[in-house]
Amino acid sequence: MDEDWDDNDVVVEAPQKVNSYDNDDVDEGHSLSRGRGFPTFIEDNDDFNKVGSNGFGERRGRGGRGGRGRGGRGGRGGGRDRSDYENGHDDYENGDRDDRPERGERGRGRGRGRGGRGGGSRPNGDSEHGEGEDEAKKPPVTYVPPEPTDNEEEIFSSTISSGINFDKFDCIAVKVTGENPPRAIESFETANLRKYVLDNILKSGYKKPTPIQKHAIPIIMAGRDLMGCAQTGSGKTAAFLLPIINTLLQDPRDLITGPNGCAQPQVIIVAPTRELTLQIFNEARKFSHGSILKIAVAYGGTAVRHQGDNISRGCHILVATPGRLHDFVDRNRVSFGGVRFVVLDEADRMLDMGFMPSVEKMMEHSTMVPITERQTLMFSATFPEDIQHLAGRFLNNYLFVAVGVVGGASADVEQIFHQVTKYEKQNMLKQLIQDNDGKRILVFVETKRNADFIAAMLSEQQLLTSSIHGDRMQREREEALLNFKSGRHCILVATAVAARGLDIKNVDIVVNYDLPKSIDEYVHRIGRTGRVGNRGMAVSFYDSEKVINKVIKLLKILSVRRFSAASQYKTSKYALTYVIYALCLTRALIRFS
Ligand SMILES: Nc1ncnc2c1ncn2[C@@H]1O[C@H](COP(=O)(O)OP(=O)(O)OP(=O)(O)O)[C@@H](O)[C@H]1O
Repeated sequence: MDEDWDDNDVVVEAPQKVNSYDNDDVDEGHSLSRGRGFPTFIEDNDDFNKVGSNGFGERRGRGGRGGRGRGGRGGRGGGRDRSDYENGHDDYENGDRDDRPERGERGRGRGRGRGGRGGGSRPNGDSEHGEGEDEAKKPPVTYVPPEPTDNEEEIFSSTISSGINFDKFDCIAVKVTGENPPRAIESFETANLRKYVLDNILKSGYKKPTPIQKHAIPIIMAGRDLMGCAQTGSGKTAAFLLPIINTLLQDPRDLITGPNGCAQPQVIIVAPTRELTLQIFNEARKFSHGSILKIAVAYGGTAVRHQGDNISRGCHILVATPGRLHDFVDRNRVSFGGVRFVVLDEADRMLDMGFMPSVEKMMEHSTMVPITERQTLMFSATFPEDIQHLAGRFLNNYLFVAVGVVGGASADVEQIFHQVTKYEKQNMLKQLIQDNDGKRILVFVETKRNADFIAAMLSEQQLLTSSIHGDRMQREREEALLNFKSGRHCILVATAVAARGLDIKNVDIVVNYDLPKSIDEYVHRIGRTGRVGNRGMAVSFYDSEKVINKVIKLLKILSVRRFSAASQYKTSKYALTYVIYALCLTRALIRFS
């Protein structure tokens, strides 16, 4: 065991009742979580990093205005944070969103203010119906994604190999709150998993469960509801997929397709972005490989009919973005009458203002089975306390599992901050890329326009670069991700659309070219590197003249969080690094305050 880490045993707290939110125990369980009053950056509406328009920028600009038309009245939601609602006057200043129409559709949206009209029926703006009322007014989306592979080697190749710090996961304190939690498992072999599942775990190269898996697997297999929090890249997806798939195989129920091809999936998994939805779909296929289980996927930006036909043939597990899911539900292609499990991945995002109406619509749908007759599972690396409270109404006598500090950044990511003026940023980025030649670098920017601009700028420097954001067509988004994943392009410039959940091998460096608007997004962004015990690096640029307030808040949060997290390790190596960063920031603050 590396000496940097504490060898404290996993701590499982005595069960405590969490039925009432007045119960102090609930708060205690999340004592270092965001709900403690850590500020966020949502009130800021900086227009820093606006870039001069070029051919790229102007083209995206038209799409952006369409977005403004939709979001301006705040009726549709879909924003990442409150600023999207309060300051919805310009799509570019409001970061990125997902699960929504593509370029041509947004252009139309501008004139007629789709947001107001939509009245919340599709809160996240996914209106790729392919049929129905809007169809006459917009070009149909015809993109049919490539068929998922049946090649076993490819299916199991998605796993990131665990890194040198994998065993140190066991040293992180785990807190379990709620009534009668089952005992954590020690190994996959002793978890009473069926042979199919166990074989697929082994084929995936998993040798032992991560802490969230040790706790979540028996909890879900015991039929309990769960809210699970664990750091980025610590195996939360398998933590819910494995026990769900095991239950479906252990206690099979007939696959139901109703009249007119209305499917009744037994598991509904929703996630906030299309690419994450696709990733979870592939993970579900992986863990159920060779079994009779049918897995289907539904996400925006793709031809509706193709997905609809697949779903109509019946599926045990449906992985979907909320907008497209509701399209199918509204058209009676999907009903919730056979649901045994509902999973919200990136649950805090799914329960924020943007997605909450969709989640409510699903949970309260007339066909949805009652809360006591289904299992509801929520997972995320971040879970602000106010959102935890909101989540409670969808959960039944649930257990809360927190691995480490709720909302804490992965300890395997070295965090570096550079103070730069906006005029220096481009050169700084080019220099960083030059200095790290051949490394895979994920660059986050705040706006879609900037994503295009930076990608174009880097491409002009002969650096192979892709970009991914909400104004790109789905085909382009998937190609960009594939190019980055395969290593064909070493650099991916992305907006928030790629901040959460994406599990990409060998991301060496995450660059925050623009600081994110919230600390939670920062945690998710930097979590694209340093996964499953591998080390990673995050470099953040900040312009103290423009973002001084953000830096103050970030400093407070980082220092509190870091010192808390660092207390889990034996030596102060990491803590020291953070202190240095904190001091750098403090110096900057003193200079500019
Ligand atoms: N027990 C395990 N042993 C080895 N590798 C694992 C294990 N569990 C999961 N992994 C791998 O770890 C990687 C990260 O897993 P996953 O994407 O589920 O993380 P996560 O906790 O959901 O992260 P995020 O919060 O960023 O969504 C994946 O490549 C997955 O295959």
